[in-house]
Amino acid sequence: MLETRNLSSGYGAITVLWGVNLTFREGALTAIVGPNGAGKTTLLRTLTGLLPYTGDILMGGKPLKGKTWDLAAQGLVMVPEGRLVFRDMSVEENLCLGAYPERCRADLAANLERMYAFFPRLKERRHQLAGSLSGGEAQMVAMGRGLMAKPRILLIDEPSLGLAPVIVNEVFDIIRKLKADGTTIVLIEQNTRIALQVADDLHLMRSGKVILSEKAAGIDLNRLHDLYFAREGAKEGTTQGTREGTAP
Ligand SMILES: Nc1ncnc2c1ncn2[C@@H]1O[C@H](COP(=O)(O)OP(=O)(O)OP(=O)(O)O)[C@@H](O)[C@H]1O
Repeated sequence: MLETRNLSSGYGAITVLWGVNLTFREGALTAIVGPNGAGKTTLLRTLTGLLPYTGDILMGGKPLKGKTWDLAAQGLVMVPEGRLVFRDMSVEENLCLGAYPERCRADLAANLERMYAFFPRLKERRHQLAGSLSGGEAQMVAMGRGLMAKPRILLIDEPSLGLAPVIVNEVFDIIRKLKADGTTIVLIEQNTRIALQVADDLHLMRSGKVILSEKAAGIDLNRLHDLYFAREGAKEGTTQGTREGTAP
């Protein structure tokens, strides 16, 4: 459904992604894991039109063109890291902003109800200011806002960031439900254990390159950690022999 070919990008003179080839299958949940600075967020920013690139990004076999809003209109929707919500607006106002693309505006009420079915707690708090929500609830608003854009592909950046384990489980229960509903999901996650549990396909990035692409069911967590931390004896990828990143 979405594919990158020899994708390179970065920030001005700084190249971060180096010739990345990835395929995201329709209806699948694809997790991208990797240590701090591996380029995961840069990949999402590039896919969503925020950074210039060389190489190709194809959706449904056709080159993806346009800026972030055009891409959202085509169904490529990002849920940003850090649970970015408009703090001085109500929960429902935040959610309705997600329905900005033309094709989402006509049936706003039905769209809201569909989204509230995934996030009943947001319905209870629909009139509350988003700035007064807990971290987990704000994450739900960010995800719900993405759903309101009727995504063909939902790109979720680090949903577990800064959340207590019990809330992380709650957020991932919702991600499982979205997947069961047929939503194509790309999930950026540092928590390798939980990523392996929910993903169909998994890619490991290090230093701006993809060093492992496999079906999640066939991946052993210890082997993944060897590659993640480039531990001595690991065969694939760059081996720096040091432990990097947060403990996943
Ligand atoms: N605006 C920027 N300008 C210059 N370099 C940047 C910018 N944003 C990120 N980088 C650099 O790009 C590299 C990859 O960063 P990126 O945020 O994509 O990594 P990440 O895998 O998402 O890491 P994390 O898990 O810590 O969020 C890092 O070396 C970072 O310093």
